[in-house]
Amino acid sequence: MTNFESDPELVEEETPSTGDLALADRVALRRVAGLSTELTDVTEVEYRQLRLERVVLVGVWTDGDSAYAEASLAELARLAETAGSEVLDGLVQRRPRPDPATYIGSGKVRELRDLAVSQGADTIICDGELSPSQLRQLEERVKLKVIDRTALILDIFAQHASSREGKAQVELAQLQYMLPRLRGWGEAMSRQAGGRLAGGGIGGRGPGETKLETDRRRIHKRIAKLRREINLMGQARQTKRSRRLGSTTPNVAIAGYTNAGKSSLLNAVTDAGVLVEDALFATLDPATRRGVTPDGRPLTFTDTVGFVRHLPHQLVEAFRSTLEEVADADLLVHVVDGSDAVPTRQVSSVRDVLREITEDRENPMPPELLVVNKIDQASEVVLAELRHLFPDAVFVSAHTREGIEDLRQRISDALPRPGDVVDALVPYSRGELVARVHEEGEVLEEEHTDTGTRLRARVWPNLAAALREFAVDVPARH
Ligand SMILES: Nc1nc2c(ncn2[C@@H]2O[C@H](COP(=O)(O)OP(=O)(O)OP(=O)(O)O)[C@@H](O)[C@H]2O)c(=O)[nH]1
Ligand SMILES: [Mg+2]
Repeated sequence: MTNFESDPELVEEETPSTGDLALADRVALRRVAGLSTELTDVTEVEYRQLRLERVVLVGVWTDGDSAYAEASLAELARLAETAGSEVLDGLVQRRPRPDPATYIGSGKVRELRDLAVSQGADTIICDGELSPSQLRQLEERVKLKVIDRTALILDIFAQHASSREGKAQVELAQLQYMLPRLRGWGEAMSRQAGGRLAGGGIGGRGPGETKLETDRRRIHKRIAKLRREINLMGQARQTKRSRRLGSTTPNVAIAGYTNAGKSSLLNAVTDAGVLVEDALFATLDPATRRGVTPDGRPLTFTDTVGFVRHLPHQLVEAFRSTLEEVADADLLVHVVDGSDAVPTRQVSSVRDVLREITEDRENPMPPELLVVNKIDQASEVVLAELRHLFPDAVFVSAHTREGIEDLRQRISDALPRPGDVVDALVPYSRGELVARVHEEGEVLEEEHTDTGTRLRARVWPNLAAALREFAVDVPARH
């Protein structure tokens, strides 16, 4: 095992002023999380008890070099801190694969327990998704609360979700995760099977089991209700989206690994005041902002939920409708943190999730523009490697604004452009058409005459059709 220290310097940096309010809300929310829900009497529920305080991390390192293993644990530490816990220590064990019974090798369990006790930890967090029985067995042997990476990420999402849809999506994911992990459920099942084999059966059923069955039924009902609600909210969003698609204003989705600087870039390219925070999963609700290209064409940007390695599949499923916004965009700006220890791993995790979301869709993914951010903080060696691997990427810093104008130009170049050039004399009574040309098209010449606005503009076909009756016959220009 190698020892690993979490660096408290990583946690607190300067807090930008944007979004302070949302941040304050979130802190308040964090304090009361887990106190009030419709399921308060489901006491065995894992996530209700996730009030992490002092934690020790443990990971199994199966492949790659030790830098990968340490980076992975460093990320787990940041996730744990994001969830509000204090990281005391971390251990990685090298093994071909996790132990089927106790995740880390059974011989190491004692070592883990000694370390946790000596540090005064109350919780162990494992860097992977453990089976319900692995969790239980490890917990029984270290005699401390054990949770896995999936539960941790679910907890963070639960703390951060603020929209009604986001909250419902997270709760659905949590309930799905929790269902097979209701405490005692495993034993109850085996007791039942064993009892039947022994010809007993009835005596094997305790009152606790009845309670579990009730809880399970209630959870199933709640899951069904949430699914219905999410479905309805998704339809409402779909309507909004098709209205947006109908407007022909191109949409750019900003996606990428959590904390890569997606919201900062959105602010840098549009001057929008979106919450930026040195915390994982600061953004959980997609926000759409208007912007303009350097040549004055309007466009919209959608900021999205950050991705993370091994994003729990329950979450991918629950957030599918939100993530699909990415797939409907005209351009996908994929932001990667150039100052990360292994940026290429961020890129492949994000692409994996995107593939998972879009694999059963008819429409292909929009073109991807890879943006390496935080170049002010990245090492020259890593940047050189990234330039070599991704020759088409744009290198920027949202902080120093280096490369931002270039990025705006590259986005502009990658977007679909209105095609037809029209020359029209629009009477002043039809001002709304002139407004639409400004909004959706590209004005080449504009002149206010006695009879109306003379416009030469590049517009989309539907607007060209609307302008046809005012078209001015001019000799074709070359
Ligand atoms: N040094 C440096 N830091 C940056 C840069 N861009 C963003 N950051 C910092 O990185 C952190 C995360 O930025 P956000 O914009 O919130 O990142 P995000 O990708 O939206 O994160 P989530 O919404 O949490 O997934 C903040 O502390 C930013 O100040 C940059 O160009 N250079
Ligand atoms: Mg963000």
